[in-house]
Amino acid sequence: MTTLLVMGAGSVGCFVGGCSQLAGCTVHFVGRPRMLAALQQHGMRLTDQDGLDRHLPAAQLHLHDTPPPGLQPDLALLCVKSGATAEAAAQLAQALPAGTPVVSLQNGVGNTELARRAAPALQWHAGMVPFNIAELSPGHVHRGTDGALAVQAQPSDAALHAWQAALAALPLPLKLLPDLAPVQWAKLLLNLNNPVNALSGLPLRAQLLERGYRRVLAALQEEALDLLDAAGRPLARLTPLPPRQLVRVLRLPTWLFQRLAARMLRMDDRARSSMADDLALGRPTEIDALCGEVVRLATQLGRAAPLNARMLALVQHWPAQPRTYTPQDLLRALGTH
Ligand SMILES: NC(=O)C1=CN([C@@H]2O[C@H](COP(=O)(O)OP(=O)(O)OC[C@H]3O[C@@H](n4cnc5c(N)ncnc54)[C@H](OP(=O)(O)O)[C@@H]3O)[C@@H](O)[C@H]2O)C=CC1
Ligand SMILES: CC(C)(CO)C(=O)C(=O)O
Repeated sequence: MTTLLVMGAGSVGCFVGGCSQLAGCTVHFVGRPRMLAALQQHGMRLTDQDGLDRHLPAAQLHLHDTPPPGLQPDLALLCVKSGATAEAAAQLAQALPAGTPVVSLQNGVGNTELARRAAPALQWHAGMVPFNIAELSPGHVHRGTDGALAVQAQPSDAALHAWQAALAALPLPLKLLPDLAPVQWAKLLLNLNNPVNALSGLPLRAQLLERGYRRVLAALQEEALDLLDAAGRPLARLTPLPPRQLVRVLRLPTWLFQRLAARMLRMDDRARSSMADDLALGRPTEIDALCGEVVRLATQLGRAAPLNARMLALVQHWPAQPRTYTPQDLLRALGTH
């Protein structure tokens, strides 16, 4: 039986950790007081759009405010936002034996390396969560879209293979791949919708049904795709439509988009991007790990990424000017109208 440590009991940490516990793993959750209090009071409820509805009573949850020394888990999952990576990795390094495998289940392409630099004695693996998780009420996390988890692993990574086998019984698909970079960059392209969604103030589905917002997303993705092509970076296919075709489909009138991207729209009406939660709660966002990464790629190539740079600035300046953006506002702000 696999013992897991979840570092960062938030939306992703609770859902993936909670599902692992349902699948028979022993799971220890490390979280902040707000989340720990909610879990102590309500237990953990796990639901999804395919009918999953399970409750883990508080008495069955192992909850901690810091990684417990001496635990020796088979595997740890890093589930904090990008701005908290270095601190959380350093805390893990203090508590876990050298060589413990740790999977970063974070968005962006740079967190695994950042964590490795902060905690070089641990064995770091890049991971990717394709689906949306929202905390619908205290202790209740809900998966609102679908897809398979992916983690970079070699055949010799026994703990990851054991975890994969446990999750398969649930079923929660987990792909183990020799190189996750193409998956992470493809996910980053999709995450360029996070700021659009956050600034729209709308749930994901309602936002994607507005052509103007889709045009903003298409422009951000096209700029990133041109740079990724120039850098010769391969991209994994995470959506039924390949990335360039998706850009074209995003720009179509909504009635046609709804037909051609039906799977993309198969989501819970309440799903919102993780960045929308950050703006709503006044927390630092991951914009630098998304648009900022595109801007850095452009700089490496001696080029510019003006649209992603403007989006980066819009979100970074958010606390000073809290507001929501209509599609026209955003198109104008990015200079793409
Ligand atoms: N939510 C989603 O749908 C998806 C999210 N992701 C990615 O997964 C990662 C996690 O996102 P998400 O779950 O939404 O984030 P959340 O903010 O919901 O969860 C992270 C939790 O970790 C806590 N935390 C931060 N540092 C520590 C620490 N040192 N010790 C204990 N707890 C800590 C945070 O508390 P506090 O905020 O108080 O510091 C927060 O409660 C991000 O990179 C995100 O982009 C990927 C796919 C989907
Ligand atoms: C799954 C997705 C793309 C949902 O928006 C996400 O990664 C996020 O919210 O950060």
